[in-house]
Amino acid sequence: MDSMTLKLGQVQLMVGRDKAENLRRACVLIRRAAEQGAQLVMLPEMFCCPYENEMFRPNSEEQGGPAQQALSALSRELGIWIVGGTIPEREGERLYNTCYVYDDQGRQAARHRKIHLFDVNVEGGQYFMESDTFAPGNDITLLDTPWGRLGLCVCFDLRFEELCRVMTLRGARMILAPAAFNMTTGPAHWELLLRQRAVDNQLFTVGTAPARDESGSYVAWGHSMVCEPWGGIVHQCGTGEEVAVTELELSRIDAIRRQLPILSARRTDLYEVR
Ligand SMILES: O=C(O)CCC(=O)C(=O)O
Repeated sequence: MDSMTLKLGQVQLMVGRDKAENLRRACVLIRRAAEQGAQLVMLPEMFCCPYENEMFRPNSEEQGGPAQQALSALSRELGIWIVGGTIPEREGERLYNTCYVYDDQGRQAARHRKIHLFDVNVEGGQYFMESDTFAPGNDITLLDTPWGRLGLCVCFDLRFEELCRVMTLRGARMILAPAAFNMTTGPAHWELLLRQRAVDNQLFTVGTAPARDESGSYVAWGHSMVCEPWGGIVHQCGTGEEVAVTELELSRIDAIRRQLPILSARRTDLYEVR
């Protein structure tokens, strides 16, 4: 029987240029969330270096590197789950934008390599070519926890409804997305996407972003958010560094799915694209 409430912590970290300092600060703020009762704490995408192509390789680490060791040790010490945002993970010559998850005993519970790379060129707005540095992951990542099955997306992954729908059909009750939207797509789509994925799939969605640093070359939108299966916003951060602890009432998932049975009412006999 899964636990019916989850105290979820989100660390909207102000990420600087020093990896060791980012890691130290992340651990301080995870502790703060745990002190407030958080049972699972989440970090943002690229929490240990700025979101810049030039920063990824110098700050990368292989399986078992320092950021992973620190988060694993902290989750064991505090007896909480940690969704470790993302770090640049190195395997051979390849780099991946990777989220590691640790259980309350410090064991690695999941590893999600971002599947959809952020290659965009918005006229008059954001340009980014993530594939200049990263290779894409090829796996859909679900993991079982005391609060039910969770699906992982890294930032741009969240835009792909098919991915979220497949995770839902495979039993996800929450979709967690370490992310770093920007000043172009953040105001346009961040809230919309998190609410839309929640209402379409009738589950909780959680987006955890870094704090906004106006001096960076990539300025993050912030506004870490939790949405519930009816599509409402349970919590939304501002733009600065912040620790948020939000209680999620997980029985809402079954209640909404029962009252408005869209998942079971799908007409899959009609949806095939020929
Ligand atoms: O989808 C977006 O607008 C932002 C995505 C992004 O920043 C990322 O994937 O890192």
